[in-house]
Amino acid sequence: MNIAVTAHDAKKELMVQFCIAYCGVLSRHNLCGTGTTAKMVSEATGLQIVRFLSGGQGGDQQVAARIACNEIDLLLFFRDPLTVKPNDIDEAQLLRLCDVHNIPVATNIATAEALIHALERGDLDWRNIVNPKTMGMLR
Ligand SMILES: O=C(CO)COP(=O)(O)O
Repeated sequence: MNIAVTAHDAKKELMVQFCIAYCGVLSRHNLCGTGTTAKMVSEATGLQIVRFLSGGQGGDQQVAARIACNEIDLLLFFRDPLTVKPNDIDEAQLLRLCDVHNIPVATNIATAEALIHALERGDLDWRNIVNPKTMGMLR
């Protein structure tokens, strides 16, 4: 599966801790993420992550473009709901596209935990049917 990770600044450390905790599961999948989040996660875990631009520089849109092509199977996007960000519109688009393509998305750690266990159990295997094509960069 192709998993994308991104997090607001206030939630980046939480994302790092989450990825450390589930490093074993994540290592069996293809990971990509926005610049700073991907860098922090890969440095802390040693996981290989395709690193896009920083979110504000267009990284959100790079992830969104892959979601638009139905090439992402799971999005982990830890949001800080208490701060207004300059790229809020890009982020709303990211979430909208997940709904367009029925892509499982977690915007907080509680949902992320549920989804990662679902991933392990095979509950998300249906994604291999709706997204059978390999993505050059990620698979
Ligand atoms: O902008 C982001 C979330 O929308 C995250 O981008 P970075 O991971 O580059 O900080």
